Amino acid sequence: MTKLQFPLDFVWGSATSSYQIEGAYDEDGKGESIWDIFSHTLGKINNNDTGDVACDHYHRYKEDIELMKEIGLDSYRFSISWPRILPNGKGEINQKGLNFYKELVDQLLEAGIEPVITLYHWDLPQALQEEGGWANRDTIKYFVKYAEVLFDELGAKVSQWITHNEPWVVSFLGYAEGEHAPGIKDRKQALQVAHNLLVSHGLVVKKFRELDLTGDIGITLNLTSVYSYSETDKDQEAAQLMEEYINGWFLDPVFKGSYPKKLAQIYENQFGKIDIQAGDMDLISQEIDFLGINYYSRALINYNPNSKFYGIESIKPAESDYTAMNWEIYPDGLYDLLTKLNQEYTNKPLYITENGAAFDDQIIAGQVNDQRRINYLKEHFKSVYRAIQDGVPVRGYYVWSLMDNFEWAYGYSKRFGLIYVDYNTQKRTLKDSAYWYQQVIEENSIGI
Ligand SMILES: N#[N+]C[C@@H]1[C@@H](O)[C@H](O)[C@@H](O)[C@@H]2O[C@H]12
Repeated sequence: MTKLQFPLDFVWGSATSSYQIEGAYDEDGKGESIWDIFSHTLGKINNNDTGDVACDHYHRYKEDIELMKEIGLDSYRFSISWPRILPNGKGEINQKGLNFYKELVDQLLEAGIEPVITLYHWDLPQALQEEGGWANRDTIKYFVKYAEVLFDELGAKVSQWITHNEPWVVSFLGYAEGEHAPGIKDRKQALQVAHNLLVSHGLVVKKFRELDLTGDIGITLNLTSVYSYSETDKDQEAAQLMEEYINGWFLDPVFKGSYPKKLAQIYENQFGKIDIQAGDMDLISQEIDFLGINYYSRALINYNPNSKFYGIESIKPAESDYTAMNWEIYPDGLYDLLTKLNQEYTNKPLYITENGAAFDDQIIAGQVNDQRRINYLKEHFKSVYRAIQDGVPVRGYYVWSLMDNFEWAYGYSKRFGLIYVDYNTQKRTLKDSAYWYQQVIEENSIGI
């Protein structure tokens, strides 16, 4: 068996987010988030599931850290619930909420696991949504203040910070498609939200620098490798527009200081100008220390004049393999994405801040044989290895997810975890993939 040896300092981790695992949605002074409201609205979530209890991580974090140690994680990426820190999004700090995260960080460090904090993973305080949420530019200053509270409290112990997780999803599923909280269907408002999220990213990076903190700060974007279904001009134009929509809309402002021209013109013709203030683009594109990449699949695009979105249609090849999310399994897309990012956008370190798959895991006699997840991860690790060999500065990889959890609109119907969670008993069981990952981490290599 050939072993693909990763760099000695390569970071093997796993990721979660606050609303998806913590539960304790109304405990110890936590305020409501937009996801508490959305999940409590009948019909929004599969089976009307909510994050009220989730994986009860708020009470079981010590047990969960022991499981991270058993797997051998170098690092753990998690997000902080803004309304647990500032119940109204601004104003008085909830000390019990802050204490939870201080203890979590201390316990992780004691376990030899590097904490990576995502400041915003979608759970906006409902009180701010009632003032317009991210569509209201005032939310930006409240986000900066929230970040400053955490920098002050944890900045000396946490060396890697992520401002936003997937602002594309926040903007376009939350404010255009209405599939995510706050469930708004207004594409012009979504464009303003996208811009305000980017400005908030820039101002938090600026605050981080002003505080002269020793760590690194970056942003995590959901990125997809986009391919044209054919060589025809129409298909290639449709693919290029998809590239601007799914990747460029956030990559270009952050690394080039401007929005992708073709799509920006389409939007302006359709919706008029959004509120972009003097200095915004410079703020957004100030230097960051790394880029976080959430990669799950590719997009194979052809032109369809009947498509509801600017002639863009996604093709799903019948011969491909798919996950339980009906996402095509396409590991080469990760290699293509990493090389494209390094060639066209940045020489900064890259982290795979999320990659993983949902499969219909079954627990039988206390074991979960999730060979398909092992195969999925191995193939994507190979793509990362190839990119590193080609000189792309990929520094780490976080499997999504540490444990099965609340999968947003899908509720608990999709299992992405390395750890199986029985939601009736909260019993955790390491899946075969967790034991396989344990060996990968121990050997810092994959066998092929
Ligand atoms: N869906 N799906 C799985 C996973 C989701 O659970 C994460 O919260 C997001 O950051 C990203 O969408 C990816």
